[in-house]
Amino acid sequence: QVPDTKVARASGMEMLLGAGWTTGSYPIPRNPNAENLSFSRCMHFDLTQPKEVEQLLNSSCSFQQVLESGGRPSELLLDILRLNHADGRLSQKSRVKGWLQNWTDSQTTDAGGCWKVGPDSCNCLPSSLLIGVMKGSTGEIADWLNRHDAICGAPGEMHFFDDKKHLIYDGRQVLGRLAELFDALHGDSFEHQQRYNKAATEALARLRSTWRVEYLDPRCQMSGFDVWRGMQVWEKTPSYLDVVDPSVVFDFFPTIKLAVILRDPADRLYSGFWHDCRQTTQPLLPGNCSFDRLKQSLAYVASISDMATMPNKSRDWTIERHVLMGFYHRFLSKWIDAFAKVPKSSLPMLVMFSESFKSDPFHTLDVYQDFLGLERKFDFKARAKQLPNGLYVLGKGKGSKTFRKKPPGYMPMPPELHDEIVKLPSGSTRRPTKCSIGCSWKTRAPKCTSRWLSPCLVG
Ligand SMILES: Nc1ncnc2c1ncn2[C@@H]1O[C@H](COP(=O)(O)OS(=O)(=O)O)[C@@H](OP(=O)(O)O)[C@H]1O
Repeated sequence: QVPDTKVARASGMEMLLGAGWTTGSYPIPRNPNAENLSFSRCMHFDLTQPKEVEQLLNSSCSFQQVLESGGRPSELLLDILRLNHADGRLSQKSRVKGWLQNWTDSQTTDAGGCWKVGPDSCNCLPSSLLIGVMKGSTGEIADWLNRHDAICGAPGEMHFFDDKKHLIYDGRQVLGRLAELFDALHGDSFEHQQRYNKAATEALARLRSTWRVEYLDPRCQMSGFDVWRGMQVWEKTPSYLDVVDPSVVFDFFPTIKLAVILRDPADRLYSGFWHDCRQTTQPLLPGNCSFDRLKQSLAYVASISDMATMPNKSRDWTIERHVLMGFYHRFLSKWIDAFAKVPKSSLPMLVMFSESFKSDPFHTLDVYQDFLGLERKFDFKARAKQLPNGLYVLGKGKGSKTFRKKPPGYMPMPPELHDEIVKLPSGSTRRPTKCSIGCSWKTRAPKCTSRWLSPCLVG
């Protein structure tokens, strides 16, 4: 069968453009010796054949090397040169926006955008974020997802949007800000909303000046071929859910995919309390890390009638924050409102549950990969093992560290404490939300999936 060269050339060109082969600034070399070059590893590609274009992209040959080694650029490369010279712009299909050094303020940022930092290397912004929840198995899920060869997980937690330096405003520390957040979530005063928006605008301006250094993580550098085959940078920072202003993230990444993994709020709080106790960076007063201390703290929270006044005293890790964090639907509605600004058939948010991930991680990973547009390539079932406590891990997963070497280090939560936590005041929900979510946080999260979150799930 005779191949349709027109189609082949078109798709070959698309592949090259998609991988960032935009070459407006390269002159076509006039190398008189080019004809005499007997061998060059970069010249033996038939660029009218998509398979060979793929091989070229997979090689380390840059556009310039191909030109220089061949002397005469192939038709396909000439097409690209013409195209780039013709309108001076990059193909809309390309994720690669050009050279990072040529970036100007007029260029917008969005999820998955890439910039060239070398002849065949790019730094890309994340295509998706796992925004929470803290203690919701986010470390384990990162460990699993990172096995996919089209994912580069920014190591650790990025904290780009909730770094303190971006959030300090009005001379107050970042976490004084939780008060504003809580009020805004409750739709309280107009004044609070105004201040909240002002803070968001200021935070955005600060981020705009630092993202190139901070967010284009060199550890996730990829080749043009990686970009073309759809490799994604992925980030998890579970504190985004409650601390970050979602409209700042929206301004930065209007088309980003958001995912969140929730956990029974009482279990989450209990786990969070002991997490704080393990933090060496935060010396705790003697006696702060005990079961009795937790009960006292909870009694204090229960006695607060006006939660909105409470967090002014908050510091980074406080029982107040742990309580507030469990009002998932309020935080989520804020995210949903911010991202619903652009009309879409469905919201770009996936809600998963830690409990489901623990019992059947394979299903959760299937859903997550589909949501991210990833091929289900990695055989998780073949690689995972189940620990005596029932949890699954891959290799030396975070879970295996926690559970194999030592028990979690604290006793399981007594059922009566669970009941006590879910009785804590939930405050009022006067703020209408676009997506009709609303679920008593007393209901175990997984059980209310269909009722309160399904309109927000991306199927
Ligand atoms: N293998 C495996 N599978 C599923 N879930 C697991 C696994 N291992 C740990 N865990 C759970 O993860 C909890 C810690 O959550 P995070 O990783 O989100 O914590 S953190 O916010 O990043 O500190 C952790 O919290 P604890 O209950 O306090 O141990 C566990 O509930």
